[in-house]
Amino acid sequence: MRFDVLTLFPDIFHAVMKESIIGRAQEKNIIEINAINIRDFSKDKHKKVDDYPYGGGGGMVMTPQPIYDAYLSIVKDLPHKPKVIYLSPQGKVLNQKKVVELSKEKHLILLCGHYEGVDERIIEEIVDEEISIGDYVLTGGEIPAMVLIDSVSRLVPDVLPSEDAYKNESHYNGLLEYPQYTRPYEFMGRKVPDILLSGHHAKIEEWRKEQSLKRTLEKRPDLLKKRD
Ligand SMILES: CC(C)(C)c1cccc(C(=O)NCC2(NC(=O)c3cccc4nocc34)CCCCC2)c1
Repeated sequence: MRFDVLTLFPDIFHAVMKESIIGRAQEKNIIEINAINIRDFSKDKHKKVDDYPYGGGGGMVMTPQPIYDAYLSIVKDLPHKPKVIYLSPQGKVLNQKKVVELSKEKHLILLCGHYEGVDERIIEEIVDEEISIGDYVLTGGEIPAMVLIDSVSRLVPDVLPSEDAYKNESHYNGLLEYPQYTRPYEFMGRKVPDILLSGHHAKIEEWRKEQSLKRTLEKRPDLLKKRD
């Protein structure tokens, strides 16, 4: 799967995306992540990529020409126009269902906003879908783009080591995780639940399922309604 990220801050991606499972998946050529610097496509002699908003008001808006030319540089030689996602507060909030849907794509272009956002005509011209990662104020769309890349990449075949493949939603079946324990047996006077040392795997599985349900009911009852 190929991700092309249109951003003003490509270095952020180089740093984060070479680590962990995404880094390994890139080495195995299962995942390709290209961070394209929108500024490289500015025709302005000072490489400007933003300008004052029509109608006045504070802040700057990302100008359409550099973004459009950066986009063209990706799609000009492609037989099919890849899906373009604008990470934006206006988007539908990302969930695992959407992540599964996106993991079926072969190639995604992710557009990251900065300042007060991008000129509306870019959204009209090239964006297929707006996706948000949640309702809080952020500085840019780069971290949301990384959230999308991480969550989608996990579902691409062979990205997760086979022994970890269970770590996807199918394993949790939409529930929160049960409590986890490891050594030592006693820590700050707190012991590990005896069931986990019983070696009775059926009972342990039962206990874990019970804990997941209990915890989800307590902390995220909304997740229970979503399960099919
Ligand atoms: C009502 C609400 C949501 C609090 C809100 C309302 C108005 C503005 C913002 C906001 O944060 N504007 C700044 C901006 N944010 C984002 O890009 C962004 C934010 C949140 C989730 C995201 N997922 O993808 C991208 C996301 C980055 C700079 C370019 C303009 C967009 C937020």
